[in-house]
Amino acid sequence: MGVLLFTVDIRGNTFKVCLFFYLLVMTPIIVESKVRSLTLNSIFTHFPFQSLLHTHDSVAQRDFEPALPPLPDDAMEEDEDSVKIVSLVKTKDPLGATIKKDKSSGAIVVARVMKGGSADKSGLIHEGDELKEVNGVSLEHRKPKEILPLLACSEGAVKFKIIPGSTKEDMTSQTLTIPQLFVRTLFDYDPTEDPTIPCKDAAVAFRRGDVLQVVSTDDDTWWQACHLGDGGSRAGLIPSKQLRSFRLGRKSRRASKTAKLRRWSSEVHGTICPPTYIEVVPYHKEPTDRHRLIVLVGPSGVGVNELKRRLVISDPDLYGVSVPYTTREKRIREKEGVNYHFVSVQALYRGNYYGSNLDSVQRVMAEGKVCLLDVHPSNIKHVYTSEFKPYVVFVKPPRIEELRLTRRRAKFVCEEDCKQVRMFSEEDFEDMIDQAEMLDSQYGHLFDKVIVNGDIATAFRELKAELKKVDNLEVQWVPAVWMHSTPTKAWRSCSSLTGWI
Ligand SMILES: Nc1ncnc2c1ncn2[C@@H]1O[C@H](COP(=O)(O)OP(=O)(O)OP(=O)(O)O)[C@@H](O)[C@H]1O
Repeated sequence: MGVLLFTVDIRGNTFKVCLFFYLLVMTPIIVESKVRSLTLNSIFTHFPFQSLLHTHDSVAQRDFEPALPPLPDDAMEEDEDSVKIVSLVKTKDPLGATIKKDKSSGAIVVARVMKGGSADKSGLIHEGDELKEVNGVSLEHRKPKEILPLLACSEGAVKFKIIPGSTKEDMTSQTLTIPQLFVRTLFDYDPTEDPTIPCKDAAVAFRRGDVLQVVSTDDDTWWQACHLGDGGSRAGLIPSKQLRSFRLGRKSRRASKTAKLRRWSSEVHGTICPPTYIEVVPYHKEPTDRHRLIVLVGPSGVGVNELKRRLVISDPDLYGVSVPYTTREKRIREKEGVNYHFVSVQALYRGNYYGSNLDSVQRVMAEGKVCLLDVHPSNIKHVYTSEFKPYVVFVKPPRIEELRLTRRRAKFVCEEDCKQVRMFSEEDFEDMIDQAEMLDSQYGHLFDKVIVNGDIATAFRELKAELKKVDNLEVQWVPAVWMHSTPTKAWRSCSSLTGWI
């Protein structure tokens, strides 16, 4: 009786429980009656017991799963240890692996297995495995692109003949030890425009500012990641930090020969990382925490001061401004201590540029206010710390047609030595747009939000709503170094680059 109980428990506790109760009731009867064989016969021919046995047989034969094709006759002809026959049931999703041709041997090998894909979940296909056959078709002398149609036209089960790669065990142990790693992307990535991606369908597209969970950094060139919130889904390929940095370096060298201003340069950014990925961690804002510093940047004349002014007027108890220091001359209508503190070069910095006194920022923040700071983006690095947790808003001009319409009556206080207030000229609009493009290409990776200042009322509403959202969000993704002072182990383990914040 015990044996029967054990056998039925192959699949589903329901059968086990039914059989257990059945035997519990019937066994005393069997023992007490002297005609054991007759009783057993009646038990086994009893309808419910017959049904249970039938169910058991079905389960034991596993005929609840799609039928997999039988093993080919010649499967065992090759060295038994080195050949593996793997059958995967194909769904509407791809199998989740990429293949490549090994340059030296000409063999077709598994290049990558996507985390969470069918191949990964099966645990039967690994990176480095050599594919010999797909559905009985030999892959010898075939190119990877000829193999994809073979997979596409197969339905139900796909059968692979595989020679396992030697690195399988090492890879498994590496993958299991990767701690959780989240990054904010500092550039847009569209795999359809990347000719070097091994497989466009296996890639993940993203926009600057997206948060991704990186699930594999085993490969130096292509990492595997999925969008935040898609945790359970299949991961895809993204350019690794190393690949992106390499490309940036190349682009920068090319650009330096032509448009000097537009190249990305570590000199401009000081200690801020190159625009690849930045490791982020969740920051759980406590009600007692100070407000984050709001940094507003934009080309001259775009309306940063106008927006700041409107914010303070709208809620003077909540918003405060830090009056920046400058070494330039005072312009007409500007007041000392209101627009700027005008100081000499010797007293402040070397060179004629905007600076902001951190004490004044700290004072506004200590009053429990949201401090609005207007600086050139090259100065963001001074406040890029856990103390200030800056949230950077880029105020961008609209298209020139809208600038002409919206600034018809606006007065422009021109740069540097010009002390006159005058109407905007066509040249001012062009300069503003050019400057905005330059700021975006050099510092765009530092911007958390872009506000287009076309209609002033709309821009102001959008800005105010955004600041409110930032202030109320309970969980915010911020650079890991703000919370841990050094990058996490996960990031260090995948990063061979220096130049971190
Ligand atoms: N959306 C808008 N529509 C119409 N006028 C605007 C708009 N935004 C700003 N202005 C006007 O444009 C002029 C310049 O704006 P503002 O002084 O705020 O520029 P800014 O970005 O602070 O420039 P700077 O950094 O050189 O001081 C002001 O007269 C302002 O009122």
